[in-house]
Amino acid sequence: MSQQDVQQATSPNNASSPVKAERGRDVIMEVRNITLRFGGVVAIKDVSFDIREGEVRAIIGPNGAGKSSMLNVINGFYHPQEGEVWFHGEKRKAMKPHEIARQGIARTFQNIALFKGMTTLDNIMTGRLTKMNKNILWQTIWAGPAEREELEHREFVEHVIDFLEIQHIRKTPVGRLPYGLQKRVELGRALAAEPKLLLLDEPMAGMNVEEKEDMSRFILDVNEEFGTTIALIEHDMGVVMDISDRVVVLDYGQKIGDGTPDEVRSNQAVIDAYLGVSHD
Ligand SMILES: Nc1ncnc2c1ncn2[C@@H]1O[C@H](COP(=O)(O)OP(=O)(O)OP(=O)(O)O)[C@@H](O)[C@H]1O
Repeated sequence: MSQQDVQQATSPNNASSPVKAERGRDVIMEVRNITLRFGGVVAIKDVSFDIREGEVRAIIGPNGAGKSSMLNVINGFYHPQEGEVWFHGEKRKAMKPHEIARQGIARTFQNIALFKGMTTLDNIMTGRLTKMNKNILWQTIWAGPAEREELEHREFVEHVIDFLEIQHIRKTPVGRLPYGLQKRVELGRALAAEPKLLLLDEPMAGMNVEEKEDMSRFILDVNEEFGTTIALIEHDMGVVMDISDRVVVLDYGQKIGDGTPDEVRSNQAVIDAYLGVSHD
C-alpha cells in the first residue's frame, strides 16, 4: 500500500458517525491475553481487546498479521495456548464450534461456504439449524408437510430474504449466482441464526466497487435494523473506516492499535505497518 493509499483510506470523508460511536457500551465479547502458536509460529501474541454490544468492530492488519487466526479463536475453531475468551460475562470453556454457534455466534467465510446445488432459500434455511431440531430442517428442505414450527422458521427466513433484497433469486441454485449475490446469500444464512455476534471474514473480498457498496449498506442495515453486533476482517481500508465504530489493528500477531477510525488512522505504528516500515 502506498503513502497515498494510506492517506486516502484515512481521509476525513470516511469518518464514522458520532451517533454510532456513542452506542454499544456493554462488552459482550472479550479476548484477554491471547497467545496462539502453530508449532514454532506465533500467530497471535498476548492480544487483548473487547467487542461492545451493537457495534461494528473491525480487525485489520497486513497479510499474516493474525486476523483470521483471531476470528477462529473467537469462533472456537482454534483453542489458544494462553489467554481467555469471555462472552456475555462468562469465561468460555473448551467448546466445539457448533456449541458456540448455539450461544449466538455466527460467521461467514472468506471463501464462500454454501451448498452450491441448493437454492438460496434452502441455503438460508440451513442457517436456522441451530434454532430447530434437525428432523424439521431436513423435512423443510427435502419433503414433509409444513408444521407450525417449520412455518415459523420459514417466516423468519423469508424476512431475511426480503431484508437482503434477494426475493428474485430465492429458488435459484446458488452455484448459478454471481459472486456478489452468493456473498449476500451467505450473509443471509448467518443472519438466519439470529446471532448476537456476527463474524464476517473478508465480506468484500473479490467484489467490484458496486458490490462492495451494496455489501457495506447491508452490513450497516443489519447492524442498525437487527441490532446485531458485528466483528469483521476486511482488507479494504476505505470500507473499514467507513463502516466500523472501532478498529483493532494487528501486525505480526501483536496488537499495535485500537480505537475509533479517527484514532487508528492517526496512529503512527499503524501507518508504518501498512507502509512496511520495519520495527524491531
Ligand atoms: N493452520 C496454520 N498452521 C500453521 N501456521 C498458520 C496456520 N494458520 C495461520 N498460520 C500462520 O499464522 C500467522 C497468522 O496467519 P493469519 O492467517 O491468522 O493472518 P491474517 O492476518 O489473517 O493473514 P491474511 O490477511 O493473509 O489472511 C501467519 O504467519 C500464518 O502463516
